[in-house]
Amino acid sequence: MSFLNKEICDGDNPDLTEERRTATFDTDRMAQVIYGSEKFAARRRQITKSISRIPALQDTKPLAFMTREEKITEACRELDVLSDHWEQLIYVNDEEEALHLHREVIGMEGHPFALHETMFIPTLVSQASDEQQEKWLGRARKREIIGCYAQTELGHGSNLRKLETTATYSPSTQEFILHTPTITALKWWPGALGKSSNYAIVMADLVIKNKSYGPHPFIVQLRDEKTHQPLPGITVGDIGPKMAFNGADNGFLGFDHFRIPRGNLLMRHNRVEPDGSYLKPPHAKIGYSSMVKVRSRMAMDQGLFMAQALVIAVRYSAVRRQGFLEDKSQEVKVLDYQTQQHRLFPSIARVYAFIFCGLETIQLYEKLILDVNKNGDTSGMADLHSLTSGLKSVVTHFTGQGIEQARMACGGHGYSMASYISEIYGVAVAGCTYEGENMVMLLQCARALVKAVELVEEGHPEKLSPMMAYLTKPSVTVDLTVGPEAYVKIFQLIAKKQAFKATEQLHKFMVAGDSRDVAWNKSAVELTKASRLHTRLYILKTFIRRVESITDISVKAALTDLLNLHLNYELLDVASYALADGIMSSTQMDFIKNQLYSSLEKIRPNAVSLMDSFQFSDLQLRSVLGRRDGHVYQNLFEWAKSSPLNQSEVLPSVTQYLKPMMEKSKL
Ligand SMILES: CCCCC/C=C\C/C=C\C/C=C\C=C\C(=O)SCCNC(=O)CCNC(=O)[C@H](O)C(C)(C)COP(=O)(O)OP(=O)(O)OC[C@H]1O[C@@H](n2cnc3c(N)ncnc32)[C@H](O)[C@@H]1OP(=O)(O)O
Ligand SMILES: Cc1cc2nc3c(=O)[nH]c(=O)nc-3n(C[C@H](O)[C@H](O)[C@H](O)COP(=O)(O)OP(=O)(O)OC[C@H]3O[C@@H](n4cnc5c(N)ncnc54)[C@H](O)[C@@H]3O)c2cc1C
Repeated sequence: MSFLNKEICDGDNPDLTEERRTATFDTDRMAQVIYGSEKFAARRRQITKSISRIPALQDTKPLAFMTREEKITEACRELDVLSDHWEQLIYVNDEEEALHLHREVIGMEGHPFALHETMFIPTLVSQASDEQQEKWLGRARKREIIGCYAQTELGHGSNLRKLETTATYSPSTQEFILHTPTITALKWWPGALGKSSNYAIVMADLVIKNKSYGPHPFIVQLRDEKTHQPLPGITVGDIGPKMAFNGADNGFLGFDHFRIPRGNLLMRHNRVEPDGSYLKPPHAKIGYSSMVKVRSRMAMDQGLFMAQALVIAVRYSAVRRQGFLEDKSQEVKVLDYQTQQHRLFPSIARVYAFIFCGLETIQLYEKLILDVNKNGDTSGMADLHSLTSGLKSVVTHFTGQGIEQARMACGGHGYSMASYISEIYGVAVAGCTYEGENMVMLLQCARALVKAVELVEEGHPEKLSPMMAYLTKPSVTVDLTVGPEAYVKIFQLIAKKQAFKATEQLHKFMVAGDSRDVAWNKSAVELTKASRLHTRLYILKTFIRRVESITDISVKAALTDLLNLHLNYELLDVASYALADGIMSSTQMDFIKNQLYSSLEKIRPNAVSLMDSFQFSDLQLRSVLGRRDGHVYQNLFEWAKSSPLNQSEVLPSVTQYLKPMMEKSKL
């Protein structure tokens, strides 16, 4: 039975068409599971279709051949076209649709609205009072102003308590005076700050009557709304080229005693009264909520990055033929090699797992903000902070690995920018750093874990949050043949043992006389291991939960195969812990390996359709290797011909240097 007639096109590469015919499920139905609802999956398709009808948005020149200036100009041109069609393309103020629109049209390399949508507006939503929202949110949503999020400084990114930019309150004028006291206090890195934004959320140390109250968010106008010139007292610019994201103007920013009105401190949760008295927020870290928001999105966004690389690698692996198996008359698709499957399929499983986690954490953040803003209830903050800290670290790390494997799986052509995988990689691995450096965030997650272990040790297991409840589970012998729950049990034991070991080590150093901070540092590697295992357990359980909830039988069967692969791959990956602690036997290890290999075979016929289900358009993929129609070779040749180097037969460098050099050598 073929589900995919609507997607099969006679003009496509026959090898890809064959792959699509073997699928055992409907890709539209799978898209509903991926994107969380039938409605959103259908909207995505509709938006993609509408975009394809706007000639000015069809890709003209490969980004790989553009300078940074050209990339930025092209992104702005596309934003302008989008702006003209905004209301016809998406529901106004629908964040998911706006993100999809930008991803589809502008691609990965950044654009002036990236931080406006993902941090500037969300900060106004979560931190600005109703009155302040009245003043700025509508304008921001209508894109009358462009904003960014300026927190990191040249000298400090991780340790926010040491940010040096000050906002000193002057009761006589009812103003804050923003100042950059040292070179290291320059804001450095914020996306879209350098050249595009005319407003910023600036995180600065609030100082009242010589007392520091720590980082607080201020809304600051940076540039004249008519001329776009920086306002007097402001130094702003671009920080230069980066590993990727070169269509974005990450910037620097300095203030020279720059005055803003009292009403520019975002005051939904805290206030400074005209006389300078300070009203504290209901939770000390409420001002950090925009970071939690982005972290809560990252499992989804990173999952989609890895999915893009895998669509490219899997489609290409189905059209690339090299070497022989049994039939010596025709070379095989490289996707038929077990090593190729082992390289790609576990990452496909992770993509699905990460996306399912993302669907959950995005909702958790929305609930949290509702609880905080409507009821002043901050009780969910600590749990969401530790969950998203661990999750962003684990997901970005594995996404980087998965994308790099996808590149290698494409052989030499993977290394060409025609594959676009290098750009996807560069963008994705930035996530290991932004929104909290991965080690720093794993250690945040470890703080919650250690506290939970201490509760168990102190005899208060009833105080554990549901995510930590496994820390009380007793050791048991597990029969792996009974299914996913058995894998969860083993994983729980492994994660629990590591959490207790790391905490024990911490306590040992403290008993020996070290301060908690020093003992913490001496135990940090073990603590990060505990955080990773804890987070991978959450990912695994979320994957199981999601697959169990699927009603479409064929979609569920295909995802069950992926889930089984994930369970076996993950357990094998942490087997050293299990063997060392006697949690698993070598016979069980052999069982897991065999299960893993047979999962690869089961997934093989569905591989292309599992990736087609993401329904990325060719416009979004920007990859010659990943083209939907599979016509790779002729298009690689066309792509190479369009290189600026090929616009003349003899380059000036040859005439100017090589020719004279060769002539000299003849003498
Ligand atoms: C939406 C994405 C779309 C697609 C993506 C595509 C493209 C994106 C393009 C570009 C990138 C985008 C944006 C990038 C933006 C940025 O990078 S913005 C800057 C981000 N910076 C950071 O993340 C800094 C990391 N550092 C911190 O968050 C904090 O300093 C840190 C948490 C490490 C420590 O904070 P500190 O104030 O020093 O606290 P303590 O260590 O003393 O901890 C005290 C207790 O408070 C708890 N806590 C800390 N933070 C929070 C929080 N946010 N919520 C709740 N609780 C928190 C902490 O755990 C301690 O608790 P205990 O005492 O242990 O109970
Ligand atoms: C592409 C990109 C976009 C960005 N966009 C923005 C933006 O829009 N707005 C913004 O404000 N910022 C932005 N940033 C900045 C980013 O948030 C910071 O770079 C990030 O938080 C890491 O901080 P850092 O650079 O100070 O790293 P550092 O903290 O200096 O890290 C260096 C090393 O020190 C280690 N380290 C630091 N502290 C500890 C600790 N306590 N324990 C153990 N190890 C530690 C780290 O693990 C790391 O190995 C962006 C960065 C990038 C790369």
